[in-house]
Amino acid sequence: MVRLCVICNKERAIVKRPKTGQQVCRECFYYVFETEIHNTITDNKLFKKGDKVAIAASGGKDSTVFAYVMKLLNQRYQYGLDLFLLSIDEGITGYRDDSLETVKRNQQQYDLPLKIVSYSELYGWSMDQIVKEVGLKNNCTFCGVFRRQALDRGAVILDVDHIVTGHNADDIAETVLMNILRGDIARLPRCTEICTTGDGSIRRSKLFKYTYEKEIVMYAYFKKLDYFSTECIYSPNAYRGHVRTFIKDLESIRPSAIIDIIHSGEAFEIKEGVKLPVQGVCKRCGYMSSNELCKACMLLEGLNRGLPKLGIGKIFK
Ligand SMILES: Nc1ncnc2c1ncn2[C@@H]1O[C@H](COP(=O)(O)OP(=O)(O)OP(=O)(O)O)[C@@H](O)[C@H]1O
Repeated sequence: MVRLCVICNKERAIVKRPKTGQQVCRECFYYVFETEIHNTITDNKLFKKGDKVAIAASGGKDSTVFAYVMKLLNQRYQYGLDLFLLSIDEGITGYRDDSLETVKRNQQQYDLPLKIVSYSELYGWSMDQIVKEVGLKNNCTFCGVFRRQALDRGAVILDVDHIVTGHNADDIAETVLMNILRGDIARLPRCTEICTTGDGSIRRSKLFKYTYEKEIVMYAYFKKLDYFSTECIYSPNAYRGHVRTFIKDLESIRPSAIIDIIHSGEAFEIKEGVKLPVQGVCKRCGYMSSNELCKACMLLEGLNRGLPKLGIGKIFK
């Protein structure tokens, strides 16, 4: 028996949506997928006409699908946005160099200007060099801290108002759980926000907050989008990977687990009187920081002094 799409009731259902379990046809899947992003944009009044927006593009599935959908929605709903692709070259041979080739093809395919900023030019260190110093265990800390700041610096170069990233619902659920597991109450409320303001006036948004990774993969597959699918060669031991596996296991028995974790993260409130770090600026580079020196400057100082573990709380090499 042919099962019809539960949305249009005309076409044959070929997709079971991982998020809702609905059986839908291909066109209706595209439509609901894209409309959820559009609703996130309009419900949160994220943009105004003329805004300059940088799409943080790594060449992976999330940011590739994201760039495609942003371009499409900008045209379909006439947001009037000036879109750019912004890529960070962390200097990971055999991984980022290949994925940047994908971004360069995406630039042609989507006809968007591309800016690439590298760790070597910003910090004087590539991830290949950092891993040689720190090993595989803590290198993700360096990469994450440097990337966050590098995206802001790239945004300043491009003179954009807003950075949008391809973080999806699975990523956000992972971050909620990691913050709970580490007892990081300062980060917990912020990690579920769709839009935050970073350094200066540049806003940062996660428009895939409610989009399941499995649906992103399906969308990319059906649309035959050109993306790079290899995992980072330096992250085999990352704590996040274990949390990801745990959430995937939960999702297989209860698909709503991902959205439930996000909702739990949103529901936490910090008790009155709890002391939180006060946001200031780094005395060395001027980037936002709750300490005298920002995390990136701490890590960099450790690297430059030959004590790479200094910034991660360990003084000896
Ligand atoms: N090198 C980079 N340059 C620009 N943006 C990046 C880079 N790495 C990550 N990002 C941004 O951060 C988001 C989340 O990064 P993460 O490392 O979780 O990658 P991911 O889940 O593999 O996503 P993607 O599939 O887009 O690579 C990406 O979707 C992208 O918007």
